[in-house]
Amino acid sequence: MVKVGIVGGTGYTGVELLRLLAGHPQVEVTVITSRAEAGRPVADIYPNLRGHFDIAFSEPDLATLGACDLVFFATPNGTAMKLVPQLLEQGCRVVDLAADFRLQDIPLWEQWYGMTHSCPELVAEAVYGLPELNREAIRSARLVANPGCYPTAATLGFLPLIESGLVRLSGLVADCKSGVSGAGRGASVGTLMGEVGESFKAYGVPGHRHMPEIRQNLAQLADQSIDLTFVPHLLPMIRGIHATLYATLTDEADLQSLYETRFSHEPFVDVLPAGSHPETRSVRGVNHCRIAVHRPQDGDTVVVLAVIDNLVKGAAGQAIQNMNIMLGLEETLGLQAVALLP
Ligand SMILES: NC(=O)C1=CN([C@@H]2O[C@H](COP(=O)(O)OP(=O)(O)OC[C@H]3O[C@@H](n4cnc5c(N)ncnc54)[C@H](OP(=O)(O)O)[C@@H]3O)[C@@H](O)[C@H]2O)C=CC1
Ligand SMILES: CC(=O)N[C@@H](CCC(=O)OP(=O)(O)O)C(=O)O
Repeated sequence: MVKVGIVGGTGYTGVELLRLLAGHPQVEVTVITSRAEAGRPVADIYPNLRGHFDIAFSEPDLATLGACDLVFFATPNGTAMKLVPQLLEQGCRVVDLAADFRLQDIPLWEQWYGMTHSCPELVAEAVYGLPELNREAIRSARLVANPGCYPTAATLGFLPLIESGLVRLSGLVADCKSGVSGAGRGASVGTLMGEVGESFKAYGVPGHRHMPEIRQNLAQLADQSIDLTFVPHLLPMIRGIHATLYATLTDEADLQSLYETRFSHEPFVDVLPAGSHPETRSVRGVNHCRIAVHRPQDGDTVVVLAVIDNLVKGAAGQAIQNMNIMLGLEETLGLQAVALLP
């Protein structure tokens, strides 16, 4: 069995890691941390985990974490970078669900995240953990930067169009909507039911920290800089992201077959039949990204619809997919559930 540790076990992504790892046949969670809940059994706080984990939360401690084969960080931005150098030295492999190692441009990261990076030398070594883009590099990585939720949906949706050079690299639009669990478990007025229920709004229009991450991914695909407008919205639901992506075609192509061919070997990307409209509930609780590609009225505009569960393919599920690849395990282990519908 592979020994796994989780730093930040009481947040939504930490508990989602536990839910998914409960069904993983080759992993044993040996350490799970929470400073606030240290000493309390996991199942005391999360009754859905009763009978699955006989383990208590503990304080983050380098000695116990260092004894793990792999450690997940499900912590706020700026936490992992303080412990990762020591864990790597002790021979641990690390998957960070936060953003500490996602942007290769350190000054840009410091500008968006409002702090000084404490181990910039490790950023160049870190592999951006989108398997559909970087699978080979993930296999041998010591440190994987798990992508953000919006960047996962937007990058997968745009990927075939940009990789094939079929669209203009300016004027790209990512119009994205998320459920409130994307804001984490911490209490805030903005995510109260009374604030979010029966309402709908955009936020972060002047700038959102996922903008540079999506741009970095698309520029890697295009091998040159791209121009993108990204607008996130908050939906009155708990889980799910719906990305509506727009691009302008520069060449003729069979878009349906482009998408089907590009993702034909991807276990977690499902290209829906032509004319489909994917629903967020079709991926609730599972690691899939479901995609539909449209060309309205046969014009030059391509509209791509991509849905994911922000806590699964947008966070914990993708982190486990990365772990499976890093450890040479079957990539889909622990990730074979079927979405909950309705
Ligand atoms: N929610 C989502 O859809 C997505 C989230 N992410 C990212 O995953 C990370 C976790 O998100 P989420 O689960 O929502 O977060 P939460 O804020 O809900 O949970 C944070 C967890 O981290 C622990 N923690 C906080 N500060 C520290 C610290 N200094 N040292 C050690 N542990 C700490 C907390 O426990 P305690 O304070 O008791 O130690 C808690 O268990 C974030 O970086 C988020 O951006 C990524 C993609 C999607
Ligand atoms: C709905 C909502 O608030 N979503 C979060 C993004 C989700 C996320 O956790 O992204 P990171 O992993 O990059 O932190 C936001 O807009 O800040």
